Amino acid sequence: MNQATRHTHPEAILQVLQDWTEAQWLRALDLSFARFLLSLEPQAPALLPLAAALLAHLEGEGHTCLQLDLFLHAPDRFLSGPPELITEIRHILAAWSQPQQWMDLLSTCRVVEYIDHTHPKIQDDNSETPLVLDQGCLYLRRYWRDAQCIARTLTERVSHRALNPVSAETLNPLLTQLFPADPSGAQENLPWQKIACALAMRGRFTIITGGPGTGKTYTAARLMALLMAQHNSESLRIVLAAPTGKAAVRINESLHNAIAQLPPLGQQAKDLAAAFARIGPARTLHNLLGARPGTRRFRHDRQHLLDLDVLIVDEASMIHQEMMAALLRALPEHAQLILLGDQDQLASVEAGAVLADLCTHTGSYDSATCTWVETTCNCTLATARHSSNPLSSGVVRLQRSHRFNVGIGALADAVQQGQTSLAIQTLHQEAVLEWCETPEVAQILQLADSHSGYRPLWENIRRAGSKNIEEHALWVQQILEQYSAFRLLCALRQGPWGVTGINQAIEDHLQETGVLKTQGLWYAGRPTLITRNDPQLGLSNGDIGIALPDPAGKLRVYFPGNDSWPRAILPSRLKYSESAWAMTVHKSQGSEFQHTALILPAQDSAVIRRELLYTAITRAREKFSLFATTAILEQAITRRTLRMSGLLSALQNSAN
Ligand SMILES: Nc1ncnc2c1ncn2[C@@H]1O[C@H](COP(=O)(O)OP(=O)(O)OP(=O)(O)O)[C@@H](O)[C@H]1O
Repeated sequence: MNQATRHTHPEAILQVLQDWTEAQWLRALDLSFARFLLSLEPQAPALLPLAAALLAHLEGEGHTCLQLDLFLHAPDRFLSGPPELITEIRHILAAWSQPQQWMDLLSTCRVVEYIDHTHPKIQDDNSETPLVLDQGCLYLRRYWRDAQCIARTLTERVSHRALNPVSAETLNPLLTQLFPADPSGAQENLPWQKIACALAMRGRFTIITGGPGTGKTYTAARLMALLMAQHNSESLRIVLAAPTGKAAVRINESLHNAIAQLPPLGQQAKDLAAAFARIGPARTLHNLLGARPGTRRFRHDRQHLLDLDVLIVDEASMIHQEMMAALLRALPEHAQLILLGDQDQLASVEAGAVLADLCTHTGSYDSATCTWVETTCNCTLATARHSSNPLSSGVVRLQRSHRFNVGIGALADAVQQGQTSLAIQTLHQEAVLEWCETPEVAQILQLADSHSGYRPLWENIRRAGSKNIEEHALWVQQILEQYSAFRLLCALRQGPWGVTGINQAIEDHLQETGVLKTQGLWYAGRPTLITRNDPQLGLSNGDIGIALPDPAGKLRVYFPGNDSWPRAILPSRLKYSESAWAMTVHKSQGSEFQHTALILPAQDSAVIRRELLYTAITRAREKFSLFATTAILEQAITRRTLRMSGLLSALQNSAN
């Protein structure tokens, strides 16, 4: 078959897709989807199976649609694979290199619904075409439906006021009390935390974004106090949630600390502690929505709304598009939704980059919002005539870090802004930053076996616990805390520089040096990462425990528990777990360590990106070590995640 025939016959394209599947570049699922569409429409143009397979493949890479102009302009930005395969794809795509060609060909297909905005019709939610073509984006239908739902619901929410709005006169003194001027004078140009509270008290949708330590939780605690002071705190139903179990535990801890430091707020002061206690701990979004095992459905939906008035969700950068849509469907119309998160962190594992999309082109406020801020916060925001993001007036970016060590903060800023030479200079200058530019596994082991690594933990584990139950619990608690002080993070899972290689190297080192006896899967001291949710045991994917002897000498895995009393589980009951001396940056999201070390591989890989580096750096509280060559570091800072998503254009559309 000559090349021209290969490009114009659907069957021939299927053969090419088959070859790519055998080369393990496409998933079998991607090929099946292309075949399925062709079986529904055998006369379709050859572009259809190609577009379908690429779309399905890109969904697996985190994109929620195929943005024709972006993709066709530079397909290499979105496709990673062996060079010869990418060349072949480029060659085939050359036959359809113009977005208009795709629009013309695909809009004639019966399996594609073309949304014509010049002749809008009532959208038919029951339309069954598997693909949708909308504003130059090709979607799998469910992703299109979710993007529409998010855009429509949030645009409505941001324009609605809270059900029982507080007056500016009442709010102003309360905000002054909660956010006094910094006596050191180290103020931002605008009091963003105070502004965030003022906006969240007024509206039904607010995003409070900002890097680590910028006070998102600090602000959320004050917001909760304001809500309780304003409403009848006994009947106001505030719910806290997070995308993962670990993030839920963390928001509980940090809110608890923030609440303990709250100044008394008017007459309600004495009731606040009791009111906070009534709210109960944060839940995972899956649990809140009532996930139905084995399905994509939830118990709560449009017909079965959540029973709450205010929902605060932390670590919102981890929420994927499908989850956000499910959450919005289940949220009662009157409820106030507040999302907390860092838009610069890694996007969700599953498709979408919702928080980053929602925070695009923000920082400008309509005149009503500016007036509200002026009367409640006594400060002036610049009024924007027009923002291309209708949510702009509901988004506040906190800017000043209150926690960071200055050196770590400077490095995170340089990376986030893509300033490679500044990042390199900072790495050389700051005492809290350590950079090994010619990494070898021996150096990683040396760090792990040092006092700023795992050495204090290993020594304590060797000491073995007491037979006295209370002393033993204290020892376990101490070990869990020591383990949390240091962490090795890897960009990759597999290979000598990945999680599996580094974990193995550490276990071999422990065995060889005799520090711990690490034969077999289970040994005393093994940090254990749970890799699947286990509702029966009450464990979530991402939870970490440590295997240690119990007071009777029997090995158990201890997990941090409530009331500082660790929970013990028999190793044999943990079916899905792995060692966790090293973990991926993805798994570390939502956690912080005094000392964090990041290991980047010697060979470049598509996963090494700016967001990954930024996320790893911002896990460190006091010290950050980097194992990476200059070339890989430069690559990491330069390469950005670009997820194709139609959410922003759906938002703009829903505002018109
Ligand atoms: N305005 C402020 N004045 C004084 N201390 C503050 C202020 N804002 C935040 N802090 C302190 O800074 C630290 C970090 O704040 P917080 O935990 O709220 O940040 P965060 O943005 O939620 O961080 P993360 O992203 O890591 O969850 C806390 O100890 C908090 O008490």
